[in-house]
Amino acid sequence: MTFSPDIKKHPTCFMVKLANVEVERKSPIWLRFTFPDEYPAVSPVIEIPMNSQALAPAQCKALLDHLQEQAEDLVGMAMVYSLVEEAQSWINEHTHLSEDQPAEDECQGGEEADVDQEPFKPVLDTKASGGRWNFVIGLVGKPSAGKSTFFNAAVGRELAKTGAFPFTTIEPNVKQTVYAIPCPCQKWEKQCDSAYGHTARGERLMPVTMKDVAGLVPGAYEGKGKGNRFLNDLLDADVLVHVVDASGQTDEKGEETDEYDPSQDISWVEQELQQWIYLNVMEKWDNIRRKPQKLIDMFTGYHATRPTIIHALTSAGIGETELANLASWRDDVLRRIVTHFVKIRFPILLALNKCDTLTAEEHIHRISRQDHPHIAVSAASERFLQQCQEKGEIEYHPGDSDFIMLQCSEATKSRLQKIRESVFQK
Ligand SMILES: Nc1nc2c(ncn2[C@@H]2O[C@H](COP(=O)(O)OP(=O)(O)OP(=O)(O)O)[C@@H](O)[C@H]2O)c(=O)[nH]1
Ligand SMILES: [Mg+2]
Repeated sequence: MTFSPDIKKHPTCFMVKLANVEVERKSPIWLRFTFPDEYPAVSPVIEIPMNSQALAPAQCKALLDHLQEQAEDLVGMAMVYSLVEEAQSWINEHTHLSEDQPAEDECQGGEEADVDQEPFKPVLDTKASGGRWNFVIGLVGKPSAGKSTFFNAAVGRELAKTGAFPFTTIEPNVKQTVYAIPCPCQKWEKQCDSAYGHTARGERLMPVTMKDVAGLVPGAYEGKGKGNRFLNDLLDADVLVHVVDASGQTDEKGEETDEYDPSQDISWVEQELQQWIYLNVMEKWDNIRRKPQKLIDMFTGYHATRPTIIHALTSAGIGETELANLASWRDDVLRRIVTHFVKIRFPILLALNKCDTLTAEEHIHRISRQDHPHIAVSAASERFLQQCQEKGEIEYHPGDSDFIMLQCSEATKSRLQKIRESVFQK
């Protein structure tokens, strides 16, 4: 779910259209969320504007009471996604008959004014997000691993500040870009009309949102480094790319060093993600103990669908009976669930960065024998090639396995030659 950058109103407020409701309605059902400054430490104000043709007054009230109760349980977390899911489930459970829907002029009350003055822009159509119109890739990793350089290479612009010192990035960098997939029209004589265009090779371009956040250090969950609060910025990521400094020349805090084994980063970054979620769940444990189903609600806060959560529970050996006995669980059960949940909800691709350095080869070789999806990259080299291409110094398209030198200075030629040898010919 994306919070529109257009939201400049204070307090922030936006509307969500509920599309995944089973009974066809005379008009869509909308929820309006208003966020006090203290959100998510307090729940948002939830309203159902324009409800006259969608739900009967008693249903509106019951749904709002239900959502308010859920919101109170989710205080402390980004909760809109969970509340939208909850609303959809509630409507599907409680409003089966089309006769439930009121006549057109029923249930207007104080809401009519809202319709007329409606100043808010809907920023989330749940049908659109269910239909996957845009994927989100989150970049994680320790400071100085090259996340922002990777981000700039992925978006093809110098948008994020980069630097050879830890915590260059504090506020997240977010930008939509495109990625290439095979297009059926590659076999046709005429190119198809793709919304985002095609690459020079005729592949179809698809939109994707990239997010670059602050560096993570071991113990971030205890507040070390910049803590792990910024992980909330990655809640809507479909996939995480863990940018690893494969040169072995920065330690776990991103400080320069001679010999560091980057494979250590792979395990502790995963543990930090698990610890982040585990502690969030533990904060709500008293509530969850009273009503075990709330454990599922908690996980929906991480933009996980119910089938994903059930999959994680089942993988951890938890069925309905075990869930009902949650009050008697030992701590390791929850940890096991969180481990499975993180693996399923946040698939991680390792980008073994700085493959252009002399020291990277050995580390990349070792990591590639482990069982992690990975790819060796040099974000800085890729960005340099893009810049040379923009200046007409080379002919190069991202994804090519080489480039053609055109007009360029001796210094540029020498750097390009190094890239050719240290990245393409390795
Ligand atoms: N040799 C080499 N250096 C790189 C590469 N990618 C990034 N760097 C350098 O690594 C340093 C850190 O890069 P950043 O992109 O700022 O790292 P970051 O992970 O965003 O760091 P924080 O914002 O501090 O978390 C910079 O000096 C980059 O030039 C690469 O592919 N090869
Ligand atoms: Mg950065």
